[in-house]
Amino acid sequence: MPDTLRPSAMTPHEGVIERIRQAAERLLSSPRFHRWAAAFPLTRHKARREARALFDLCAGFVYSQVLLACVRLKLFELLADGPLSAQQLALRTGLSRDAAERLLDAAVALRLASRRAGGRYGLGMLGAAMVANPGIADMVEHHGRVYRDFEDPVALLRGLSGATALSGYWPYAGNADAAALDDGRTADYTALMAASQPLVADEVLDTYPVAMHRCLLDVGGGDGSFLRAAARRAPDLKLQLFDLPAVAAQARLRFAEAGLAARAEVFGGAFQTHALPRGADLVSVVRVLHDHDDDDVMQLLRAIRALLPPDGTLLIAEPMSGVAGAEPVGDAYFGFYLMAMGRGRPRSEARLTDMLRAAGFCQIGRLPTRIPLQTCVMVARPRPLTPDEERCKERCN
Ligand SMILES: C[S@@+](CC[C@H](N)C(=O)[O-])C[C@H]1O[C@@H](n2cnc3c(N)ncnc32)[C@H](O)[C@@H]1O
Repeated sequence: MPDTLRPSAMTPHEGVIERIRQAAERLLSSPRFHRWAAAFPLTRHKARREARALFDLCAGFVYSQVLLACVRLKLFELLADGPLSAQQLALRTGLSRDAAERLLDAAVALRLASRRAGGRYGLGMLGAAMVANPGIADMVEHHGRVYRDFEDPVALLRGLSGATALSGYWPYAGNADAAALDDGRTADYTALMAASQPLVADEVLDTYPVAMHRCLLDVGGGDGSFLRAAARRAPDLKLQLFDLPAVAAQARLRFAEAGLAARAEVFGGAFQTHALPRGADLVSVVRVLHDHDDDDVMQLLRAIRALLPPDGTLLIAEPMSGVAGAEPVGDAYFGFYLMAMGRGRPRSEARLTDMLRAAGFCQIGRLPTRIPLQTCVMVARPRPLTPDEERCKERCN
């Protein structure tokens, strides 16, 4: 019996299903079956879809570079002002007419642009979405810089890649002295996070009504973009932000510019070595846990549990593993991105639930978000302490 079939680990029912699956796999791996399926009327459409999906996987990098060219040449901004011919685009971008036409044809094929009357080109469905969400262009530029980390994915998997561009870009990952990082090391990622925050903040704040709380502490809150979005929704909400000192200094400036200096308290420190501020009845960690290994995450969750009042809530927002319909985002994209960064991993709802329980939370659940690609939302409540834990807490305080 092949090694992969371990009856002891399976129920008899699962064993039968597994055997059927292996037989199907053998069939699907046969070139003859493929030729037949591509010709047979009832399987033809499925065969074409799967062939296209496989081609897209092989070609994904080239598609991404078409998008990068569009971003660098500001194609979407130009088309947003009105349709252009290839000749007009050539004049605006300094490309030859031929190259402009080649780029536009590729963009049409990827639904970034669309053909219009008179041989002109306008925005396509996805190009319009790029205009609506300017933060995506920053992510595309960012990818342009870090793709070299993925040149040898097997070396990455074997841990043989050495220093990667991503570990330099996110210098707190695995840095025992993250609190000492200066603005020169944190400014780039803080700006990138701020640019992509509107996508995330709207999704989170539409999902969870922060206005029912008194004070929101955003741990790893970056330049405060999320808190400012929360403040707009909840005028009476007090704001607290905790992040590395250099990032906290940025947040202080941004709050002052937004006229929120009196409403927002900002604390600089690293959660591994500095205490979190007290007073909040809602704590958010937005795109933070997945950046860290399990030990650090457990330490942070316990620290949050310790500061929350009995009616408090923890709000977690980040991409997660195993989300139906978003598997490539959580498991392929973030799985590999975080591997190149050198710390953290996307976690499933079940894994986060286990960690939250172990850290002393209860009433743990995932809230449905409209687009659960980059942002899934989970909430948890502090579990009432057992008498033993209460005694221990009194002794420790
Ligand atoms: C991926 S960014 C997310 C920022 C923000 N929450 C957002 O979604 O835009 C992670 C944030 O966690 C902060 N961070 C990382 N390690 C930290 C630590 N040990 N203590 C406090 N903040 C930390 C980083 O400085 C950064 O601002």
